[in-house]
Amino acid sequence: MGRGIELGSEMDLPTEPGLMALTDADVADLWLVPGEKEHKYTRGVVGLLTGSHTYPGAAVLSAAGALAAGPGMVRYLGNSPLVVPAFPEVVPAAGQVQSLVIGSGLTSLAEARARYDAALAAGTPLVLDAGGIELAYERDLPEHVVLTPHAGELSALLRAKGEAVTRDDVEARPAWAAKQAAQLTGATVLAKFATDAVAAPSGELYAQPGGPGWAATAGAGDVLAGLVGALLAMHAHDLQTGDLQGITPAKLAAAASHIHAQAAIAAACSQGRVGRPIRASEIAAHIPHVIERILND
Ligand SMILES: NC(=O)C1=CN([C@@H]2O[C@H](COP(=O)(O)OP(=O)(O)OC[C@H]3O[C@@H](n4cnc5c(N)ncnc54)[C@H](O)[C@@H]3O)[C@@H](O)[C@H]2O)[C@@H](O)CC1
Ligand SMILES: Nc1ncnc2c1ncn2[C@@H]1O[C@H](COP(=O)(O)OP(=O)(O)O)[C@@H](O)[C@H]1O
Repeated sequence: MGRGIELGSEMDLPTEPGLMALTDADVADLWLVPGEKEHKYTRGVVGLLTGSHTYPGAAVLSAAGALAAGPGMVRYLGNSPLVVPAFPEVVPAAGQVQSLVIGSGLTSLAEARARYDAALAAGTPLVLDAGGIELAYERDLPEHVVLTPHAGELSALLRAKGEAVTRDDVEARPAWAAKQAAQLTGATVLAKFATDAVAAPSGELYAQPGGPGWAATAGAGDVLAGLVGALLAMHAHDLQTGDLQGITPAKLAAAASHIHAQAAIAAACSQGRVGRPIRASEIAAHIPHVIERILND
């Protein structure tokens, strides 16, 4: 079980009962370090239905986030021409996946819908990001679907579910908004702010202090979506059988948020003080080093 820190009013979120933040030690506890019996399929395969001809780079960034956590394989199922040239490790063919990320940079959900339906029917853990979040407007979802909205997407989701809220309301009460979205959709919600709020319909709630303001840069959310996908794939078997042993989709999403923030700090603040500007791809590049530190220190 996690050793999360209980949070109080020092957070840039209203105090909510049960609000927790995962630490390095919590992330180390949930990590599955591969042993000699593992092979690429047992370690988890992440499918990415991200990017488009309009936003080809979003797919590269989601792939960077997924690869950085070291899954057994990343399959790319979208139509960005940039992914395989950027990452020859990525397999551009459909097949078995243990998690599926839908959204970042997708311009149409028409092709995504069949894969979404199949993934829900099969109980495959899902991440819905950016435009993919609109798929959550339509039906009740299970907890192993993780939505990753920013404030604009979160307020649109709440309005689609009948809540009369504005983006300002959501920005004023991020933890409340994430909880509402989890209650109304049935999914786990990782709401992206300076401090990310992660809520499950069960009431489980995390506030993960974010990286520096330099992390608020285009594509940082795409990296995070891929990273969440990799963590879901790592634990897909237990998520699907319900044998959770304390490792819930919300805890995995909060772990991804923690790693992402730590990678942004490592990228931007290596000299301490105010730090320096960073690109989203630099956050992804620092993720393996953050994981190394978490697992070894
Ligand atoms: N390199 C790339 O190709 C990138 C592609 N991206 C993709 O580009 C597509 C469209 O992105 P857009 O930026 O146009 O659309 P967004 O949905 O990000 O933004 C639409 C509107 O929402 C509001 N908004 C955005 N972020 C907000 C925040 N954090 N808090 C409050 N309000 C916010 C703003 O008013 C904005 O005009 C998405 O599919 C996205 O995934 C982005 O991820 C950035 C990087
Ligand atoms: N002020 C901030 N300080 C630190 N991190 C931030 C801040 N604002 C946003 N973030 C982080 O930046 C990322 C932005 O994601 P998102 O809005 O989806 O951007 P994009 O769609 O361009 O990838 C999220 O991981 C979020 O937690």
